Amino acid sequence: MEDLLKLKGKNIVIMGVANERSLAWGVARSLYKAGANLIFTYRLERSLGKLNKLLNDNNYSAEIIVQCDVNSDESIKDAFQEIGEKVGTIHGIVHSVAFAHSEDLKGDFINTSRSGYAFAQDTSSYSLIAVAREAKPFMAEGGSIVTMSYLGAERAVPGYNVMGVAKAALESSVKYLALDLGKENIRVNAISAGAIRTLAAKGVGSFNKILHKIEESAPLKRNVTQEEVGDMTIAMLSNLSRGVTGEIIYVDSGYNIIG
Ligand SMILES: CCCCCCc1ccc(Oc2ccc(Oc3cccc(O)n3)cc2)c(O)c1
Repeated sequence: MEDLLKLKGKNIVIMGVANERSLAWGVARSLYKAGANLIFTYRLERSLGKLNKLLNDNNYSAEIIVQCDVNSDESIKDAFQEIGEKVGTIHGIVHSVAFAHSEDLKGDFINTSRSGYAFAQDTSSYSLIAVAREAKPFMAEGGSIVTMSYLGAERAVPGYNVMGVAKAALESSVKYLALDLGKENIRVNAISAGAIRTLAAKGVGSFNKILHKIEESAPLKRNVTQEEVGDMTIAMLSNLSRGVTGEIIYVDSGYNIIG
């Protein structure tokens, strides 16, 4: 049987599994089915606990699990040094990390604080640049970096507010990183996922209204699933997407195409 994905035995770093509903966990499940070696980073101890339970319940093994606080350059450097020492070469990275203060995710965008704006940018956007920089030395065989975005990066979605501006910066950074890293044969792309009920989604006002609107108006007349996002993410990590870089791939039932 032709191995189109060529992910067997590849070392993929997955950042951002908080629990079973995380997009990053959907990616991990798809990667496991493709025979990749899983490497995880986490921030909070409770995420490590949830991750270990998920791995045990599914009888998955990870090559290594390291702590990484993306608001700290030193933590990112230490994490990728440790990963590099353990596996030698990194073939892919899934950056599924973002955060904004809850008061900045509801109400009027004009009331966004300077510190809240900077925090959302640092965590959700700058972190991709720092991760790419610290991982690059270990990606000597080339590879693929995929981050997670949302339509609110380019449309004004009520309630998404400061995260939308952070995702706009993230999507532009994807293109500038693709330009920098293409000569190293490292590709950088984003998956723009439709609304999915994750722990993070609970922090965004008007989330429930959006879910219902998609079911009614998206071309596929349904919401997308964590598994569908996971599958397209591994396609973007795989040999199948070797000709694609600097791109935003929508996995959203086609919602973004309608006027
Ligand atoms: C009004 C928009 C409805 C669709 C939102 C879809 C979505 C859901 C979750 C997303 O990821 C996050 C990640 C962190 C985040 O910040 C949070 C999350 C929970 C609590 C909190 O204080 N901040 C907000 C959204 C995301 O980027 C996009």
